[in-house]
Amino acid sequence: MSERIRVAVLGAAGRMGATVVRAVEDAPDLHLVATVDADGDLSAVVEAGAQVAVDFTVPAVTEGNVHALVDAGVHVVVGTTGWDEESLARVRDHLADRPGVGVLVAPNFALGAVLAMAFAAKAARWFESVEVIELHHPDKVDAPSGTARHTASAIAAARAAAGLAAVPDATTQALDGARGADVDGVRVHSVRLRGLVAHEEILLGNAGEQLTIRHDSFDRVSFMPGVLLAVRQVGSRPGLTVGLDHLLDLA
Ligand SMILES: NC(=O)C1=CN([C@@H]2O[C@H](COP(=O)(O)OP(=O)(O)OC[C@H]3O[C@@H](n4cnc5c(N)ncnc54)[C@H](O)[C@@H]3O)[C@@H](O)[C@H]2O)C=CC1
Ligand SMILES: O=C(O)C1=N[C@H](C(=O)O)C[C@H](O)C1
Repeated sequence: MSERIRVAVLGAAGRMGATVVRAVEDAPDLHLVATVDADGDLSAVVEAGAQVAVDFTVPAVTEGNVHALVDAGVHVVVGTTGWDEESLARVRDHLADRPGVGVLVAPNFALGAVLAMAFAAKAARWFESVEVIELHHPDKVDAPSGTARHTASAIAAARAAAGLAAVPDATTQALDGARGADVDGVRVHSVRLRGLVAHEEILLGNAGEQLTIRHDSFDRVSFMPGVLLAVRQVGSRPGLTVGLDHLLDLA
């Protein structure tokens, strides 16, 4: 058997981090060499000789983690939310000075969620109306979800490329927030409910018809095939990759 990939997990005590730790331990081609949580030190990753670090921490620290790991020559797989065009651009610039190092940032590692985003972007040009609803567990710290932002941006780009007019909406809000957040002209609504894990609905409407695209993650194991695929491939993808769709031949 060829040598196992040495993997570190950041945010290892969290809901996702703990699930990734188990998935890496169970994968015969991967070797878990370090785990770090809030009270730990990133130097443990380098000292353990990790080749790939997986970051499921919090939006406030993830970018700093990535820059430190890139400096150390460690490839990074990032699932943490909070990334925008500016923070991604900073990582892209940094990687230009570190040839050979790869970083993959994905808003969602569930294969069905990646497909739902791709289907929504493909359908977007054919519908006058579109709204996105994301539904999550109430311990989630951010809204809207990274997945919903990514979905809405991709829909908006597809609409713009097709020359579509703005989504029709004659409503005046009597209360701020009643119509959700505006992401590039697409309304995004966030539900937080005990019992949920991670869910998204994309509603597309025309006169007399509706297309609903829905994805449900009922368990965090749903993210693991995508995370492990990224861990295995990030080392052969120098530079920045945004979205698992690039590894699934969907981009
Ligand atoms: N891309 C994807 O497929 C998915 C992304 N997520 C995202 O992953 C992130 C984590 O989600 P959860 O695991 O549910 O949150 P969580 O709150 O359960 O876990 C976060 C962990 O990070 C730790 N942490 C905080 N600061 C740290 C630091 N400086 N260094 C190392 N660890 C630190 C916390 O102590 C905690 O254990 C969120 O941004 C969430 O939106 C969640 C699920 C899937
Ligand atoms: O916090 C979560 O749970 C999730 N976060 C990601 C997001 O914000 O899109 C991915 C998934 O929705 C679960």
